[in-house]
Amino acid sequence: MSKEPDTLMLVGFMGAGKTTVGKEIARQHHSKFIDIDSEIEREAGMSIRAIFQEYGESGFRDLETKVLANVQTFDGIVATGGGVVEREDNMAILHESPATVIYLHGNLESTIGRLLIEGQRPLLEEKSAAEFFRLWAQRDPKYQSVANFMVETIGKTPERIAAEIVALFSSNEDELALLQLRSEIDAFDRQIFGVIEKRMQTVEAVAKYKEKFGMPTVQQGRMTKMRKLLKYDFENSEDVTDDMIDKIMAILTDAAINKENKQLKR
Ligand SMILES: Nc1ncnc2c1ncn2[C@@H]1O[C@H](COP(=O)(O)OP(=O)(O)O)[C@@H](O)[C@H]1O
Ligand SMILES: O=C(O)C1=C[C@@H](OP(=O)(O)O)[C@@H](O)[C@H](O)C1
Ligand SMILES: [Mg+2]
Repeated sequence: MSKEPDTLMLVGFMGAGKTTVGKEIARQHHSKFIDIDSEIEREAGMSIRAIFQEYGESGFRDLETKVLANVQTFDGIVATGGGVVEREDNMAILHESPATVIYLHGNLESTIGRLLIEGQRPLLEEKSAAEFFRLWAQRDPKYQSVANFMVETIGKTPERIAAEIVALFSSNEDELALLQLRSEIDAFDRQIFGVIEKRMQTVEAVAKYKEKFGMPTVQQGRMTKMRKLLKYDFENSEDVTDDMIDKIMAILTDAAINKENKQLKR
């Protein structure tokens, strides 16, 4: 690994717990901690809210880029702000960063819940729920692209998340390389199941047409053709075998048929 594990940088959506978990890692690991938002407030001599009011979001982002660039070799834990991925300049800094970048992943429901209780984020006041959801969807792939690791936060206390990260931090080069590869595999799994979810949503739309045209749920010809096309597409692959296609397609089509039958009350 070419990464320098002395600097850990936490990224993720606002309310993911970057500030809280960052402080907790520093406590458990006896290291230093810095929060980019607090640094911005210190340098500007005013609160984040006041900076947004006086200079707008773009004024805030200018300060954020400056501080981000300055903390790349900070000897300890750095908590970023959720909007750090908004600017291309920042993305470049994070991609090139000597720090190990960790994405604190969560879900929108729990993070919004926390933020509403706290009520400190100017962007939360400006945006509707739909806009917030869009912001989430836009930022998620950006956090993923700059992170070396993604840590799941759902259902975990800040202490537990911090302990997981400390274990990561304390690993040797080979252990870290293995953990990183596993983190990539976990990311692929999430993508696969995300696509399966979308597939099931399309199945729902298909069922409506089957009802409209009085078609049966299962058409054997279509089932055979789907597998045949996939086997043709992957005929040169050593990993995606015909047997694998048969097994996975059996699971997917069974789930689809059940869903359609339920939807069409058949
Ligand atoms: N894993 C967690 N479980 C429960 N509450 C949490 C968790 N992480 C953070 N919080 C709470 O959520 C709020 C936002 O956390 P914060 O660390 O400020 O997030 P961020 O810096 O990512 O915006 C705080 O009130 C914090 O105590
Ligand atoms: O997501 C954002 O655009 C912001 C997140 C905040 O930090 P946290 O992610 O620590 O809440 C803070 O930098 C500012 O309110 C803007
Ligand atoms: Mg924070």
